[in-house]
Formats: sequence, C-alpha cells, structure tokens
Amino acid sequence: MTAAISADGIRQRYGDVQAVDGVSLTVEAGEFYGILGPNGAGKTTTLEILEGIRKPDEGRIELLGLAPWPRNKKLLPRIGVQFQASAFFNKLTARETIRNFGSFYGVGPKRADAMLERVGLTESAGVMTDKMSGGQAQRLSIACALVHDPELVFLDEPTTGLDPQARRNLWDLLRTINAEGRTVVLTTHYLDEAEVLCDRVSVMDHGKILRTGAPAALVREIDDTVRISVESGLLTAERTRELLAAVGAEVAAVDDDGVSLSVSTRLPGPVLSVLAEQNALRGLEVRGATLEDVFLQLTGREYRA
Ligand SMILES: Nc1ncnc2c1ncn2[C@@H]1O[C@H](COP(=O)(O)OP(=O)(O)OP(=O)(O)O)[C@@H](O)[C@H]1O
Repeated sequence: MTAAISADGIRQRYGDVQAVDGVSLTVEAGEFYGILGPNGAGKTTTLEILEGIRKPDEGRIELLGLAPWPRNKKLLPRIGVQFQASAFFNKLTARETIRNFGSFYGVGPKRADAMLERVGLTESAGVMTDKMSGGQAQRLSIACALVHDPELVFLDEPTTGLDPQARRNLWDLLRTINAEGRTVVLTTHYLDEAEVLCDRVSVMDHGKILRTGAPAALVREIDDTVRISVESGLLTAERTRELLAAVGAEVAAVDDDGVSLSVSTRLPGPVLSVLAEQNALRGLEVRGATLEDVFLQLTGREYRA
C-alpha cells in the first residue's frame, strides 16, 4: 500500500507548552487511522499540522506524496477537513451551508444536496445551523468535509458531546465513508470509538505517541490483563492492596471510582479468592483488557478523557 500520510519528527510549542513533542507516523491509503488521547494530549495540533493548516516548529510531512506547507493548492481538492460545528454561519440553513461549501470546490447545488441526503439531513435541510441538534450539526460538518469527494478525510473528535444513539449513527456513516475507499484520520478521546472504528490507532499523551497498532494487537501486547470489578464500598482500595500483597497476588492496579472497585491483574485466581474470602463479590464483573488498560500500562495512570 502507498502511504497517504507520512510524518517525521513533528514538534510544536506554544509558549511553555510542548504541545507536540516529536511525533512520527504513517497512514496507509485506505486506512481508518485514529489518534487517541485525553484532553490536551496534542491531537488537534498534530491533526492541524498534518492537514497543512499549521506550520510545525520542526518536522517533515508528506500528504498524498506532497508537502502540505506552505499551503499547497493542489492538495486542497484531494483532502476533506471536518470543520467544528461552531464554524458555521448561524443564519444559514443546512442546505445553504452545504451549497456554500460545495461552491468553494466547484461542486454544484445538486451534488451538494445529494451529500446532505448521504448524511441523513434532507429533512432538516431548511433548518438554520444554530437551531440544529449536536448530532445534526456534526453530520453537517462531515457532509461539508466530503462535499467535493476527497480521497483523504480528517475528522477532529467528530462525536464529542453526542448521545449514544447519535454516536452509533455517526459511526455507521464513518465506516461507510472508509469502506468506499477513502482514507480516514480521526482524533478521539473515546476509547470505545477508537476500538470500534480504527484499523490502527496511535495512543497519544503529553505530545508524544506512546504506541501505534491495531486496537486488538495493542490490547494483546499488554499480556492479557483481566479487570475484576465489584461494587464500591465493600472494601477500600487500600485494604484490597494490603490483602492482595499479603497473598503475593500480582496486580497492575487497584482503583475505586466510587461506583466500582477494580483490580487489573494477569492472574485473576488469587484476586477472586481474596475477594470471595472477604465476602466482597457483590456486582462482580470480570472482563479482558481494553484500550483503557493499554493506556494505564503505558502511562501509569487511569484514562480520564
Ligand atoms: N493556540 C494555542 N495556544 C497555546 N496553547 C495551546 C494552543 N492550542 C493548544 N494549546 C495547548 O497545547 C496542548 C495540546 O492541545 P491540543 O488541542 O493539541 O490537544 P488535544 O489532544 O486536541 O486536546 P482536546 O481534546 O482538549 O482538543 C494543550 O496543553 C493546550 O492547552
């Protein structure tokens, strides 16, 4: 496969903050690629640099084989960038907005309206953008990014703030966009989103990419950690740690979020025995590792989006 994007040694500093600290990555053509990290990890800055919207302090980028900076007009029809919903003119309808975006690329009103239909907004075509729901606005912003049929699409946290149903609907749309052959690069702070959508994901924190791989492969790499949860309040995290240490149980982490007490371990047997002896099995759930555990292992702290 040909690389759609290759970036090497990107750095960006804002005053005292090293927002991007030596990022190198490759996105293959046709791939669904995710940059996953908590707020402030440096995802948006990285994305803007890859798109050619922002000049990095350092680093080399090739986008579809060309340098995106200084702004390369040849690239613009080939890439789609999802604008944040707030970038719309409030007093334009959805139809006027998509037609406007289409006109930037020489796309006529018929094709622009067809894109509105693609994202399920035909019935809301006459609604002013400031009267749209969060899900409708996100769909419109994706439609605007796709109106000129680009081969590479960048999406910056496209499902943030949506309710679960609206998120699932958007996931279906994004899968289709990718299945049609477009390369998709998405940033997200949702672990489940990265797990469900992405062929490969880069886990990012404090401006650095910590690991890149298929979500399932990243999870497998951390050696089958199992997460055992019981109701919070049965045992404190501290007491649990003491009890587990007393029997020599190997645990990666013990955490109490006020709802559940969770223990991550490679060897669930001794942990379950200790909890059973303490009569602390109410609400028991045992599940395999997820990207959350990958993040914990890579950073030593719980994932907080
Ligand atoms: N224009 C700016 N000026 C100064 N600091 C900035 C600017 N943009 C971002 N930062 C800082 O750089 C760091 C990375 O921000 P960035 O927006 O790239 O992260 P992010 O992972 O996309 O976070 P979020 O999910 O909150 O958008 C943060 O500490 C942020 O506060």
